[in-house]
Amino acid sequence: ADSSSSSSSSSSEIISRFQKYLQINTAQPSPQYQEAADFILSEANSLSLESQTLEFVPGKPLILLKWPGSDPSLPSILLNSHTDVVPAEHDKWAHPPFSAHVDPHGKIYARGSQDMKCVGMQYLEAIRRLKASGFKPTRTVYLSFVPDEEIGGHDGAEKFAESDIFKALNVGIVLDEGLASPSENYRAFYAERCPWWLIIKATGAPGHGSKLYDNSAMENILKSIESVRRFRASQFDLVKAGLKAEGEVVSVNMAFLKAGTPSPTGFVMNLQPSEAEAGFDIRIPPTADQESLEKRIAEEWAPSSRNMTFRLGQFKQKASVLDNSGRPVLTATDSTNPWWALLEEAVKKADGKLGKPEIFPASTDARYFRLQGLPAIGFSPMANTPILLHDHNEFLNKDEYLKGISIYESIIKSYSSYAEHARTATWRDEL
Ligand code: MET
Ligand SMILES: [Zn+2]
Ligand SMILES: [Zn+2]
Repeated sequence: ADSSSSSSSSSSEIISRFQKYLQINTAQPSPQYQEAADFILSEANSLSLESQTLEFVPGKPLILLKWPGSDPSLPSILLNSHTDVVPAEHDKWAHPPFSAHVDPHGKIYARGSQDMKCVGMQYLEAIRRLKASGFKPTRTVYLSFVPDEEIGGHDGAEKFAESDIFKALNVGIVLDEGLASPSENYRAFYAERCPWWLIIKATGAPGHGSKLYDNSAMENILKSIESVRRFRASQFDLVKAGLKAEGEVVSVNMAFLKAGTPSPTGFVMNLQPSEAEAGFDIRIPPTADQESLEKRIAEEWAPSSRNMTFRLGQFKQKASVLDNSGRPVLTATDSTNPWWALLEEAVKKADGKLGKPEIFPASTDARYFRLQGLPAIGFSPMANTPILLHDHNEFLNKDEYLKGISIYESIIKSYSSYAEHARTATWRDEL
């Protein structure tokens, strides 16, 4: 290792590196991937990590870093993070979303501060410290910085996980993103809900704005929206009553409504439109009955009897948490999966607390690795932090960020030293 990688850093240097990454605007739909890649490669260089830039799709670089272990015959560790972030409504933030402004309380404001540039940088900072301490991994540690997670991961983690390059890495365990926790317990995820993006469309006869008649497009879509709302409430009630966790019910939220006849001043008011569309973000627990939900959509939310049609955008995602035989893909949390116990111990050793394993309520790239038969754990060490991913004023306190580095230091040390040839079971038969 060169001298720069073996010298330790002050907190302010660590925070300023985090800020640099946050200041690169990698918001969809036009992320500055090249700038992000350059930054990660220069960090990797300062750490003397081996690096490779993979472009499964031109213009969408995936950076793969390697810290070679002393026993390459053992399956490796993969630390994954995505480089893109969701867009931000700049004028609704207290501080510009790509400024990475640190307020007097130590809160670092930036899009991506929680989701998930924190994790990507924490991996690197943890490795920086381990190297400085003279630690040598037994297993090889890989880091992947992948594009396009926020738009489905098809040109990023999905292609990577299916590639021969990936197979050659002989990965044994993947760590990917989790969620912030308002309590003092960190959260860890063994599975995730499956996303369906549903668009329903109603058509009907146009007519005078004053006329009451049946089967207008607006009436038809409103009936559907009411039906969706009732179903949503039934699921939400289970969560409110404490009977189910967020990841164990079906969520459905309206993402857009599109109808009306535009005019220079807004919309034509005295014309009932002949078409109306609504879009919904639906998330389905891995063990839920997908067929019955599809039936509900066809019969209640978009019945042809009401002149309605539907399509599931990103239809491919439909089976994203089911394997080829329709079995849900879950990472074991019991003794068949040594990585889970190792994670718990490592977090404890670094003075952190871990809550019960959960189903991730949204979606992550971890599903693509689980589909390859690998165990994958969703984990972002942010305790005492409000959940602000995809929200205005996303922030992470700098002390929490620094604490997270120590947590990863402990995890990476433990994972990469684990010398057993683990039988890494991926399956769990029941929740
Ligand atoms: N992580 C993002 C989400 O959960 C995008 C995943 S692809 C549906 O919304
Ligand atoms: Zn994310
Ligand atoms: Zn996200």
